[in-house]
Amino acid sequence: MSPTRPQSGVGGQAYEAILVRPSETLVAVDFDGTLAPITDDPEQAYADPVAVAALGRLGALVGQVVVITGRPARTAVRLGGFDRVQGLDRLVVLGQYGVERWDAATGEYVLPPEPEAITTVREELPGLLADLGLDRVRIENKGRAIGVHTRELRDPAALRRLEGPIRDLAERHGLHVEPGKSVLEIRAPGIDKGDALRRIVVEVGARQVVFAGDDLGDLPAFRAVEQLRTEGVDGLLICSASHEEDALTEISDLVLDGPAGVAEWLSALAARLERDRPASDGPAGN
Ligand SMILES: O=P(O)(O)OC[C@H]1O[C@H](O[C@H]2O[C@H](CO)[C@@H](O)[C@H](O)[C@H]2O)[C@H](O)[C@@H](O)[C@@H]1O
Repeated sequence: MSPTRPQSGVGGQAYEAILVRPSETLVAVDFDGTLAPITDDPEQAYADPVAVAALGRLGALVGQVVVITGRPARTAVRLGGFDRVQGLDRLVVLGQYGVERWDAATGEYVLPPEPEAITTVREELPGLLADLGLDRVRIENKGRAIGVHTRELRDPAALRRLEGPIRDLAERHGLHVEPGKSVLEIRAPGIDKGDALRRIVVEVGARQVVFAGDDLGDLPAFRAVEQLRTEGVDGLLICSASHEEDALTEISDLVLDGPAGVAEWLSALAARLERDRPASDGPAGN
C-alpha cells in the first residue's frame, strides 16, 4: 500500500476517490507552517520549493489547486513565487482568510477596502505595547489586519500577557482576534478559512477535497471538510505537525512532519496520479 494513503476510513475513502476522479478534486493548502517553514521574520517565510513544484504538477492533474492563507494574497503570491510556476496557471490564492483573492489565470487581485477600525487600532497599538513593557514584539502590518508576533522574544509568557489587552483592544473596535503560533492577529470578523474553502468547493464543483494546515486558523477549514463529508464530498484532512500546535492532529487523516513532510506527500500524490494518468480522468490525460 502506498504510504500516501491514509489509514482512517473516511480519509482512505477520499484518497481512493481522488485516484479515480482527480479532475473533480480540489487540493487546498495553508501557507505558513504547511507550505513554508516557520521563520522568525514573516517576510522571510518562503514556500518550500519542493512543495511548490509538487503543486505545479498537481495543477495539471487535479481539478483545482488553491492556497488559503491568513497572509495578504499579494504576500503569499510573492513568498510562494506562485506567479511563475509551471502548472499553476489556474491557481487561486485566497488571502486574509478568504477576504482577498488572486487568480493566476488572469493575474488579477480582488482586494476589498481595508476596515477603518484597523487604522485606529494600528495607531493605538504601540502605546499599549509600551505600557505592557512589550514594545519589542514584531508588528506585522497586513493592510486589513495586524499581526502581533512574540516569536523573537523567546518568552512563552509574552503571548499570554498580551492576550487580554489585545482582545480588549480588538473588542473595543468591533474586531476579531485570531490566535496562532506566537501571534495574535487583529482582523475584521465575518469570514474564516471554512467559509473560504466551502465557497471554492462549490465554485469548482469538487467531489473530493484535500485540506492541509498546521495552526488554529485552519480549524474552521477542517470543520468545513467534516461538514462537507456529510453532504457527499469526500474529504482528506492533513496536519502539518510541529511541536508548537497539536489542535489538528487528532482530527486529521494524515499527520505529516511539517512542511517537508507535506512537500513529500504532495510529490508522492503527484507521482501516483502521473503514473495512473492514462487510466484516469485528469485534465492533462483525459
Ligand atoms: O494561514 P497561514 O498561511 O498559516 O498564516 C497564518 C499566519 O502566519 C504567519 O505567522 C506565522 O509564520 C511566521 C513566519 O514563519 C512566524 O514568524 C509566526 O510566528 C507564525 O505565527 C503570518 O506572519 C501571519 O500574518 C499569518 O496570519
